[in-house]
Amino acid sequence: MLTIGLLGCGNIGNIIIKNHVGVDIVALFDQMPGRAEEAGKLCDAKAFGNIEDFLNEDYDIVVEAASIDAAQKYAASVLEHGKDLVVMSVGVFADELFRQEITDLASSLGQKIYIPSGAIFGLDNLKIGQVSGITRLLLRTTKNPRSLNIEECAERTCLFSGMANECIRHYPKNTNVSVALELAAGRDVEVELWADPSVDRNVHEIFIEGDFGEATITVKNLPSPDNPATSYLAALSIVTLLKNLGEPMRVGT
Ligand SMILES: NC(=O)C1=CN([C@@H]2O[C@H](COP(=O)(O)OP(=O)(O)OC[C@H]3O[C@@H](n4cnc5c(N)ncnc54)[C@H](OP(=O)(O)O)[C@@H]3O)[C@@H](O)[C@H]2O)C=CC1
Ligand SMILES: O=C([O-])CC(=O)C(=O)O
Repeated sequence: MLTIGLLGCGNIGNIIIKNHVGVDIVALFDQMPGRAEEAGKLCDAKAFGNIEDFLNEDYDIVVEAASIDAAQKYAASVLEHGKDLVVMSVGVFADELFRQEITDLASSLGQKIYIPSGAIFGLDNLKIGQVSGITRLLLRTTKNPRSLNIEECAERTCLFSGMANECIRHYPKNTNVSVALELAAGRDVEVELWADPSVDRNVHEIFIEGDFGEATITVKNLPSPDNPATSYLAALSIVTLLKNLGEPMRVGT
């Protein structure tokens, strides 16, 4: 069975712990040591107080479910410790130079980096953008102000309109999906981010046009109970990715 080390024991980390299938969680790390200790009691894994000890433990894959900052700080070290890496805070790869460095490093070491589909549907066939023209790619995300950590918002308000790599700098906890779309399609993504006090879901509308025709995808996600910024679907997607890593058949492009 594949063994994993969980980097980040917050909302997604705990959903992984409660729902994981086909993998064994053996090591935990969080910048709040108490969270790793508590999580360790739930899954019988060892909680580490420092990153070096966490990475020196024997297991196959680090699952990052912490922050863009954590992904930036630790990705290279994870690979250098001979471990594959699952990155939930995919916004880290909006930095093209960093992305190139990390993919080059993974390639030279023979390690893999996995990006879950996260809080959206549709990444699979969007990858056709790597071999065929996509002429329009727009993500319109709408969340309740609570999910965006905004206190005062009486009516539907556009917070951002522009490109994904800029949006993620302003909203690193809410627009990782825009960077996942960018990586899948191999092109820039336009983003609109809206706060709307009348919605109780995290809504992602994706508009795609290209040589294939056109597609519109609307996802109305339930926020996670412990972190409304993060859709529950995002946590389920990582549980599913881990379950499938060891399977002989791969479904979806
Ligand atoms: N790809 C996608 O579609 C999606 C990605 N995400 C991203 O996934 C990540 C996890 O989400 P979620 O579990 O809801 O977030 P939480 O904030 O609930 O949990 C993250 C945990 O990681 C800790 N942490 C943050 N930075 C570091 C660090 N540098 N080193 C060690 N621990 C750290 C946090 O501590 P503290 O509380 O002190 O910060 C917290 O305990 C986030 O980056 C989020 O934006 C979320 C939804 C969708
Ligand atoms: O969970 C979501 O709905 C999306 C999200 O926060 C992100 O992409 O960072």
